[in-house]
Amino acid sequence: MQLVRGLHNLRPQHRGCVATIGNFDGVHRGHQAILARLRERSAELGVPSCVVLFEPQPREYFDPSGAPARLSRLRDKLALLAAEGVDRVLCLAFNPRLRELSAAEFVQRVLLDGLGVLHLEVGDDFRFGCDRAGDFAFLAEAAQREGFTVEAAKTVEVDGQRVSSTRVREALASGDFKVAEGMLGRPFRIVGRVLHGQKLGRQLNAPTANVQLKRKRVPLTGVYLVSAEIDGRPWPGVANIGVRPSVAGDGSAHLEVHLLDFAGDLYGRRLTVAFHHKLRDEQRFASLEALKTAIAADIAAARAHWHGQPLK
Ligand SMILES: Cc1cc2nc3c(=O)[nH]c(=O)nc-3n(C[C@H](O)[C@H](O)[C@H](O)COP(=O)(O)O)c2cc1C
Ligand SMILES: Nc1ncnc2c1ncn2[C@@H]1O[C@H](COP(=O)(O)OP(=O)(O)OP(=O)(O)O)[C@@H](O)[C@H]1O
Repeated sequence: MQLVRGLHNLRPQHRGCVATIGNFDGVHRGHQAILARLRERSAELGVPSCVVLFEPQPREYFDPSGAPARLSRLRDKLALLAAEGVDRVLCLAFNPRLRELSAAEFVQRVLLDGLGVLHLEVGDDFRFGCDRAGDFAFLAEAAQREGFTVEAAKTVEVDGQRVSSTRVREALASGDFKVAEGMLGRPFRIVGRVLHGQKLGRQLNAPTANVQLKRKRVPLTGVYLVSAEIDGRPWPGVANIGVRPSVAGDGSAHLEVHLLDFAGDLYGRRLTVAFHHKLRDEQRFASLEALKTAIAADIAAARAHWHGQPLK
């Protein structure tokens, strides 16, 4: 999959494609349905498929401190889109210039001049352009005038509710992993590099892999049953994600993973951690001794849970 950053990096050979536009945070089953349809149209027309996305996501631009936590950072999103068979991603910086583009200018500059789009696939609620003035009816009219096709994908629902990144976040925040997994079509995962921590884990009888989060906010906090991919196989464990109120910290979020009966060295490796079940909220303990007792109980719960369970 090819990544093109910014309209100015588009070349004449990039013109002629089928495309879709959106945030695609989490690449959930609604997104997957759009991408499947895009693959079909790409094969029918014999042109590459292209996903147009924005970085930062528009809500992060308008409200940096109030925007919801990301399900996927750009790097994760690109990996998920590549796995869905996307040929190209056009990543546009969401900045004052882009936000001021009218719907008509967006169609002209991005879709027609930039991408030479032959077919556009969007969700039925998709809106774009300055003040979100462009909608499906607007696109349908432009398509007829300019000679491309546009199609609204059918809404994907799980348990009678439309799948959305917002609902996935809500399910994760409330520890409802069955719903989150149903909407994502896979377990929720966080990928990050294992860094050196404060080395307190050993004193707590729970050595942990300290996974770098590289984000200010996380969509879930607490203690979870997890599995981590080690040499392509899932390894059971228990993890804390949060600000670790019992140990002096800088207030930023950490992901600490204790893998059951694991003795290898993980420093420097990229670890993929899948979340399966919430055990409890993160707590502030009065002493390291109390924290140690709680972690021992978490590990016992993880052992009891994983005993004989198939891992994902
Ligand atoms: C299963 C588990 C549960 C944890 N629960 C909490 C908690 O409730 N509150 C807290 O402040 N820290 C909690 N921690 C985080 C520990 O404080 C952290 O792992 C420890 O400080 C080791 O950090 P280090 O690897 O940087 O040395 C938990 C860690 C694990 C592995
Ligand atoms: N459940 C769904 N069924 C069909 N299309 C969807 C679904 N969810 C999103 N889409 C479409 O996928 C494209 C990208 O969606 P986008 O990521 O911007 O929205 P979203 O997942 O609904 O996120 P949010 O919850 O933040 O609004 C848009 O065209 C959108 O309409």
